[in-house]
Amino acid sequence: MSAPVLALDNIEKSFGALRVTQGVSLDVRPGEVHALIGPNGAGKTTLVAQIAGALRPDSGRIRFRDRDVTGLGVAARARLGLGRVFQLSNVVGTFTALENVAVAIVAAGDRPFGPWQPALRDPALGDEAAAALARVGLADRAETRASDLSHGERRALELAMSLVQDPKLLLLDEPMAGTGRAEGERLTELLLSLKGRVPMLLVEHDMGTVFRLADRITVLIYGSVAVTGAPDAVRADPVVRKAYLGEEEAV
Ligand SMILES: Nc1ncnc2c1ncn2[C@@H]1O[C@H](COP(=O)(O)OP(=O)(O)OP(=O)(O)O)[C@@H](O)[C@H]1O
Repeated sequence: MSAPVLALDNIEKSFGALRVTQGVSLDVRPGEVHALIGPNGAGKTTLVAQIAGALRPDSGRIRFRDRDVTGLGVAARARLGLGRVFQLSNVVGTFTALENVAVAIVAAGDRPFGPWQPALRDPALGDEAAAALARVGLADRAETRASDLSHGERRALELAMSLVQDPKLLLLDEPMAGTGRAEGERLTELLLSLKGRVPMLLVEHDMGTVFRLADRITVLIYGSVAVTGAPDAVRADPVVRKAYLGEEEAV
């Protein structure tokens, strides 16, 4: 089997006496959607912050694309291809959807960096940005200001902005948060369409989405990994049912 894209080895993090991450090991394989779930306060946000590089673990190692990135910060990990989407938005409300994607392309660095406005008039850049919008279903919203997009459209825009940077792993922070039923369905379909193209670590409370998208699921309880496995195995796991899924009537 090929090497994992991301591997956490025995990560520990405490806030004072509170052990929020306890010996967490998990990996994300090439092409896989790996979901991270757990009850409120289980330590998902803290773990994602450590994966993104915003928080340093007290001990343990994090490898990303065969490099030890434990000591690297957010920007260095982003440059290596770690794309975090949805919780930290780079969308500029007064720019159109197309301009936002164009800025993301320029920021990704393969073009000479200069003043935005002339750069944004480069037709090749416009074509590339339009193609990226089309891939997420926003072709007809290219000239709409980001602030006028619906919540779900904005999420799709954020995805387009991340995808143009050619991420090697997408860290998806609660994509369904705040979306209505129809929007959530469209967003799930969009993520399904990306499955296999880019590996994803999906942190999500919506169990319907998790079970539709995930190849494997890791369940975090009180900061420890309770189980990692295929969705059916996780669904059937008695510890998980008792500690977590029992709370979710839909499952
Ligand atoms: N900076 C901090 N200082 C002290 N305690 C913290 C800090 N950040 C998080 N915690 C505590 O760590 C525990 C885990 O929090 P975390 O937000 O990581 O959980 P979570 O699984 O993301 O929860 P939710 O699903 O509600 O977002 C909680 O008890 C929280 O109060």
